Amino acid sequence: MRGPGHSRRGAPDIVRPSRAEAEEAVRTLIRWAGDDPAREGLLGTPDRVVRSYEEFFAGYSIDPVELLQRTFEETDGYDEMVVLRDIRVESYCEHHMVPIIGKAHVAYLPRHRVVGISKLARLVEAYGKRLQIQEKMTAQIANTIDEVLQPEGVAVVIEAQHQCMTTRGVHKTGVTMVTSRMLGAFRTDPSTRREFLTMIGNPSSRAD
Ligand SMILES: Nc1nc2c(ncn2[C@@H]2O[C@H](COP(=O)(O)OP(=O)(O)OP(=O)(O)O)[C@@H](O)[C@H]2O)c(=O)[nH]1
Ligand SMILES: [Zn+2]
Repeated sequence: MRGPGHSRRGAPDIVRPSRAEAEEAVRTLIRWAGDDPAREGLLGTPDRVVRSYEEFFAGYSIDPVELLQRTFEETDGYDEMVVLRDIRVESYCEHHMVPIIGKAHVAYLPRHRVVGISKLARLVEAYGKRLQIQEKMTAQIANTIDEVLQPEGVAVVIEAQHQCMTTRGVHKTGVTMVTSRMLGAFRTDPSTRREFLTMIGNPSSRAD
C-alpha cells in the first residue's frame, strides 16, 4: 500500500484511514441499508468489502509513469502503428462508486522506442482501478503514453457500460459510452486515424 510522501500520478496525497476505520464505515452502511452488521451472515462482510476495495482501487498504488520506463530500442526501424485492442476495463464511477465495465483500444506510432505490450494493458489497469469518469481515464492513458514514450502519435478509445445507468437512476441497459483521445499523427492525419479506427472495428459507428 502507498505510504505518505509516495505520490502516484493522478492520485491525491491523502492520509488513509486505518483498516479498522474502513471496516467500521462498512458496518455503518449496512445499518443504513437496514440490516444488522452483528447478524451471523454479515459478520465477515466488512473484512470482505475492504479486501474487495483493495482490488477495485489498486490503481492508486501503481505509478503509471514507472510502468512505461522499460522500453526496447532495437526494432530494426519498425515505425508502423502498434495497436492493442479489446483490453478489458474495470473501473468505478466517481459519482456513484459502481462499476464501469468495457474495453479499451490503445495505439501508438513509435518514434524510436517500443514498450512491452503488457505494459499498455497495465496502464489501463492503473488508471481504471480508481474512481473515475470515462473521459478523464481516456485522456490520462493517452497523455501518459505521449509524455513517457514521446511517440509520433497516440490513440485511445474506450467503450464502456456504466452500472450507474443500468442498475439505478435512469435504468437504461445496452447503452455504451464511447470516448477517444487522439494525439500527434492520430489527430492531424486523417488516414492514420482511419487506419486505427478500422483496426478496432469503428466503435462509434457500430450498428449492433
Ligand atoms: N460524462 C460522464 N458522466 C458520467 C460518467 N459516469 C457517470 N456519469 C454521469 O454523472 C452524472 C451525475 O449526475 P447527478 O445529477 O449529479 O447524479 P444523479 O442524481 O445520481 O443522476 P442520475 O444518474 O441521472 O440519477 C449522471 O448523469 C451520470 O450518468 C462518466 O464517466 N462521464
Ligand atoms: Zn455513476
